[in-house]
Amino acid sequence: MASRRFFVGGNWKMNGTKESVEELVSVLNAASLHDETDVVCAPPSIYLHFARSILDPKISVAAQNCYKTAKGAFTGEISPAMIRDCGADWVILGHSERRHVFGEGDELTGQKVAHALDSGLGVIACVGETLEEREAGTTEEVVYAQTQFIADNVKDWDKVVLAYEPVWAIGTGKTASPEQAQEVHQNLRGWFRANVSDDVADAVRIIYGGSVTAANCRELASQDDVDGFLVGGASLKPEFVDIVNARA
Ligand SMILES: O=C(CO)COP(=O)(O)O
Repeated sequence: MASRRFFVGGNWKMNGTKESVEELVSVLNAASLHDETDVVCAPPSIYLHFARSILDPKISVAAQNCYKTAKGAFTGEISPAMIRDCGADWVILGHSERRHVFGEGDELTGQKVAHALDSGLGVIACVGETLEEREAGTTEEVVYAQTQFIADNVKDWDKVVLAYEPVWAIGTGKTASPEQAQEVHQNLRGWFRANVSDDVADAVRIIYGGSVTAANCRELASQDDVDGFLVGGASLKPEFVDIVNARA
């Protein structure tokens, strides 16, 4: 197994207040987080600057979404330039809630990936199948197609982490089993080998998201092709520290 740095992101989604952000940040700042793990917190955009200003610098900050251009008449949107201006280094793109709640497709997601990377942000790019797609046996077809749209817009893979988040496992308490996660991650790595390069296949971090908790993270983290997590609900709680340290 190539040595890939473990990567754990906390996607706070549309949760929190200034007070709860302060409380969570004080827990994270005081915690002993494994040195060999990249830790990234993704607060709602309105708290990006605030979270960045109080988080320990060893914890990175991500936005949860952005638009595909630097500025202009796009009411309600934020740009990668603004995210960087708030001190954040990463953006989550293609999250299933953007795809399924807000109807954002592969093409727009790809354009956002290209612009975010051009603007100097790192990208956590998300893919994942719905329950119907899994039951129809099309998981690989779906995640390969989503990954292709992302790959078409990436020149430098060092700045990209791929998050496999099966839609049926997000916020449902139904985690993919370690074997199910490993199977898709291994297949995705094979896709990179066949369609991008051996070097990228060996180096790209493929992280898992979907009902990750302190109780299930260690077994998932022990899988060869699981290089970290994108955590929703549990990232709002002190147990996020245990998930960060799942490989420690
Ligand atoms: O969507 C997710 C992270 O981006 C996962 O959310 P949950 O951990 O709440 O299932």
